[in-house]
Amino acid sequence: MSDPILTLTGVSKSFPGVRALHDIGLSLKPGRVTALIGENGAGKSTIVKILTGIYRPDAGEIRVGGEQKHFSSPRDAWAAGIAAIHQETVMFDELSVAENIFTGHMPTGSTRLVDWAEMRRKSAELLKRIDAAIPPEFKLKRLSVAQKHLVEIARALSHEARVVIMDEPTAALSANEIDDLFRIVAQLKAEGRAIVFISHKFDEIFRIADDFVCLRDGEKVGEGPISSVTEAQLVRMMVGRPVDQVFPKRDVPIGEVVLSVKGLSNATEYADISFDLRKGEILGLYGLVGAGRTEAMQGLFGITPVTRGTVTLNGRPLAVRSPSDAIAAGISYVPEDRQDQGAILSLGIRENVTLANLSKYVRGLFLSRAAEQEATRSLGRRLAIKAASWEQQLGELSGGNQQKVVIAKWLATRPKVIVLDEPTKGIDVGSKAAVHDFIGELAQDGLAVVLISSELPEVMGLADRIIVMKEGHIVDEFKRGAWSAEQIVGAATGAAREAA
Ligand SMILES: Nc1ncnc2c1ncn2[C@@H]1O[C@H](COP(=O)(O)OP(=O)(O)OP(=O)(O)O)[C@@H](O)[C@H]1O
Repeated sequence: MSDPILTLTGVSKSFPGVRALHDIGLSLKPGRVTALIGENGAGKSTIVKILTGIYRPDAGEIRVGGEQKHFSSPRDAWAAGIAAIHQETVMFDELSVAENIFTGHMPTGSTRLVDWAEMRRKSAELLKRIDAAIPPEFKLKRLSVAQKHLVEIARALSHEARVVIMDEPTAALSANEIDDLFRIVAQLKAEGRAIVFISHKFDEIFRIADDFVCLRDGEKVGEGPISSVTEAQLVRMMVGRPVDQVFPKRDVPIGEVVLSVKGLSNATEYADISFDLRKGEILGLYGLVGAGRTEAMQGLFGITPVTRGTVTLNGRPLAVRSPSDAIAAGISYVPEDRQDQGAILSLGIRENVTLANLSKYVRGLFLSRAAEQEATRSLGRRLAIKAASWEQQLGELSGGNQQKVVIAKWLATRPKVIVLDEPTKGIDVGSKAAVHDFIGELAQDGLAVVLISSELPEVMGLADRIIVMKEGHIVDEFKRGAWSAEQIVGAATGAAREAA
């Protein structure tokens, strides 16, 4: 077998109170995709940050092409041919596609001035190589997440990167966009690059990976060709015990209508959204990425203005002009995008959890730290949040654990209606089951739940009823027991109607 492009040997990294990585060895071979798997907080992103020069390891060595390297900045890692495509893309929205591709290594002419024409020409060539129909002069902000990933891949190619790291690249992509991405991965493999692929989705791992490396609590607990293991074996390796991946749906009596939405519309993204939601009911909102589900629910919650429609809560008309109106009325919205809307990364876990509902923790005249701590501890344990302490800054937690804190924050408000937007995005299999069970318990406690999810097994497992949205409209509705996966997907893609 050919020599590895990159090796890590004995790599360790600690943060105050946390041993993030211990004695990790890793070998990335040309033309192979290595899946890095592990629970939230297992150390995957820390490895990526070491490979990309963001963190320096406390011990161990990195070799690229057999030569020992010391990365003191991302620039060094980039120069050594390592490129990363991130989950939340880090590029410049106000710059053009071409400028983003060539940030840091713009072509210059004899005068050392940037040769803009050459940069656009080269960008077009690179984008064509991966079949991406994106004009190089477009500002990045006009692009979808999937297109931004393509720009990042073009950027990696512009530098002939030998190692391409993809950290949960499919999180915000539709099924077709994932197919496109995987086609490009195959191309990168054929060109002899080494690819690191991080995902919590096992179907993707089995589809794309050649090898796997499994981490648990910062240690490597398994590795080998992906063909040598089953999904159940991998899950067990990750979690250290067998996991019940599915909780049976709780049998909850469904009560009176709590929320009634009629004709909710905004100028461009959704129109005529109408539904009733009952006490104890879990209503699934299914659709492809871009169907307008998130936008409609953000309108309901007062994040964005609506142009038309009425909302009634417990029989009373409700005027929601801002999220604080919605919270005061008893509607909570747990956003998908934890970084922007869900959480304050510079504050501690406890502060984040209690922030949305401070009045609940006042005892006498003062805010009771003990009451806040108790609530945080109980939710934190329940959702298996991994942290050095409940006071730890949110920004120091792993991505999946940040997501769990955001969920805990809104659960602590004990609302009447809760809208969960992709609640298990970025969450590992073990904790996913805990989140599902929690959602079932909320319904049992009499909450009315709207569940937005692009994972069909998740909505089908939890919902009493599923509304399907397509291009900003509700196109179909299914009741539990009278649905099939084909029907639901058919409605979301429009295939059902075409067949009819
Ligand atoms: N800057 C930091 N300061 C303190 N602790 C940190 C820092 N970065 C990471 N950690 C800790 O290191 C551990 C590993 O985190 P890492 O982000 O690598 O996990 P991960 O496997 O990528 O998880 P996820 O699946 O949630 O993205 C976690 O316990 C995390 O809290």
